[in-house]
Amino acid sequence: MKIVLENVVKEFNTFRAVRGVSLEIGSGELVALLGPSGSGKTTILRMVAGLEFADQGAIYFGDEDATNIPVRERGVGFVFQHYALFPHMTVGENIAFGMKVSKKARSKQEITDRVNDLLRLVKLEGLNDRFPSQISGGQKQRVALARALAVDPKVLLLDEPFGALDANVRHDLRRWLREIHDELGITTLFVTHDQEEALDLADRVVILDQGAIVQEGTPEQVCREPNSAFVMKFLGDTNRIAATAVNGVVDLPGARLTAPGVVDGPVDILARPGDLSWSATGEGIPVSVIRVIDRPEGRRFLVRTENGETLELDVPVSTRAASGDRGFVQVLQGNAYPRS
Ligand SMILES: Nc1ncnc2c1ncn2[C@@H]1O[C@H](COP(=O)(O)OP(=O)(O)OP(=O)(O)O)[C@@H](O)[C@H]1O
Repeated sequence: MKIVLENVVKEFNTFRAVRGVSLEIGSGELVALLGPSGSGKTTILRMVAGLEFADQGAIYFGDEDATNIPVRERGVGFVFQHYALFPHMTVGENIAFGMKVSKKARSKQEITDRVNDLLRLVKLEGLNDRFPSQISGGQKQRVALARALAVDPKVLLLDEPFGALDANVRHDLRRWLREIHDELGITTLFVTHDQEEALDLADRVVILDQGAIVQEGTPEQVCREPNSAFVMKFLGDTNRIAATAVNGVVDLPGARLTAPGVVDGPVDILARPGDLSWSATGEGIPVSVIRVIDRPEGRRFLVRTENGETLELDVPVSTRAASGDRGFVQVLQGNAYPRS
C-alpha cells in the first residue's frame, strides 16, 4: 500500500509543528523519519495513523484520500517506544487481542494458530503464557510487533520502538526488524532520532528539521551528498574548519579543496574524522594532541589548532601520540558551506 502526504500542515494552537510536508512512501518500502527532538516526526506519524488530523493538505492510502478516515478504519499497526502491552494479559492474549475485537470474525482455532505463527515469526515460541512483567524489554517489543501484525495491517508505523532498550539489544532488534520487513513486505514508516538506526534499517531516510523535510534519499545519498551543513552535522561526527573560498577553491595548509558553486568569501569546511589525516612531521594544520581515545573500531585523536579549534580525527591503531605532542592535520576531503 503506497502512502502519499501532500503538503501536510499541523498546528498546535498557533505553533506550526509540521510545515507543508510532501512525501511518498512506496508500497513495501521501509522509510525512516529522522530528525532532532521536536522536528515533527511523531506528529507526522500520528497523522498517518489517524490519531491526529492535518490542518491543511491530504494523506492518501493507495488512491484513497485517507485524510479524515478514523484510526480504526485505516488498517495500520503501531509499535511505540513504551510497550503498552496489557499487563494483565499473557503474551498470547496480548497478541490475540486485536483479532478478538476486530470486525473480521475468526474462530478460536484460527486465532490460536495465528498467535503461534506470529510467536514463531518474532522468535518467541514457548513464551505464550508469560505475562509482560516476566519478559525482557526486547522481548516486549517483539510481542508488541507481533500484536501489531496480528490483524494484517496494510501499513506498519513504528515510533522509536527500540528507544528504551540498551545498545546491544537495539542492534539485534534492528537487524531482526529488517528481516521481518523483507519477509512480509509491509509498507513501514519508522520514526527515530538515532542516525545509525535510520541508516541501518531504512530503504530511504527522510530528514526533518523544525517541521519541514530538509533532505530525503537512500542512506547512500544522504551520507555521501548531504545538501546542507545541518544534514552533514546531524548524520555524524564532523569537524568545522574556518576558511575562505576563492573562485570555487579553498586553500588550507597542505591541502586544496574544490568548492564548486560556493560563493567567494568565508566558509566552514565540514569534514568527518575519517577525512583528516595525521602526521608528526610534515605539512598541514599545526595542532597539539589533547587526548587519544581507543575504541574497538579504532583510535581517535582529539587535537587543538593554534586558533583554539578542536578537531577529531581517526588514525590507524599503530599511530601513537601522547597528550601535548605536536603534529599536523591534513584535510583529505570536506564540504564547504557558507559560514553560518
Ligand atoms: N499535542 C500537542 N500540543 C502542543 N504542542 C505539541 C503537541 N504535540 C507536539 N507538539 C509540539 O510539536 C513539535 C513537534 O513534536 P513531535 O513530537 O512531532 O516531534 P518529534 O520530532 O517526534 O520529537 P521527539 O524526537 O522529541 O519525540 C514540538 O515542538 C512539540 O512540542
